[in-house]
Amino acid sequence: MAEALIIYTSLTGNTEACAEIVSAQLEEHGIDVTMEDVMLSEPEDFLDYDIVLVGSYTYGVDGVLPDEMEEFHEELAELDLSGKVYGVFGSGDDFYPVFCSAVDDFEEQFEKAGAVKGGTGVKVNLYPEEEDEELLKKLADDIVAKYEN
Ligand SMILES: Cc1cc2nc3c(=O)[nH]c(=O)nc-3n(C[C@H](O)[C@H](O)[C@H](O)COP(=O)(O)O)c2cc1C
Repeated sequence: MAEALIIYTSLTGNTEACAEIVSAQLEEHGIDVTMEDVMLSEPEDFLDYDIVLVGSYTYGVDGVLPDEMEEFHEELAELDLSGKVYGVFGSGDDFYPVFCSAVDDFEEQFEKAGAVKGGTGVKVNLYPEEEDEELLKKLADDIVAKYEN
């Protein structure tokens, strides 16, 4: 059975809610999913999985990574994740001029690490509403399709 690891950070629960939606949808496809808080993780943890995901909110008013994500983000690009399928999602607030840039920042690192993009990164405004839920489920579906091909 394919195994997926979702590493996430969430201050007020919005990104965590997104992670739970993605996790449940992956499980629908028979994927064995582990969710880990970034505070208890390191990028090397991804090496043991087939499908690798990051979920992060965006901070700093003009779109910076949360403090707890900075080192993880830096080290991620140094890994060899070739052969693995990745996905990124995150919550932000479209009140800010730079919306959900953490999603782009992590996609860039996964590309540097040689992972294959499984689907379009999902940027959620605050808590995931119905349409966000659809996009998050689609991300999971697309990742599985990419993994199986
Ligand atoms: C001080 C501060 C700065 C923020 N800066 C941004 C930002 O630049 N861009 C953005 O999209 N969201 C920004 N946000 C919004 C958070 O990313 C948003 O509230 C998100 O839903 C939090 O996710 P969480 O519930 O998983 O912690 C900021 C929030 C705070 C409190």
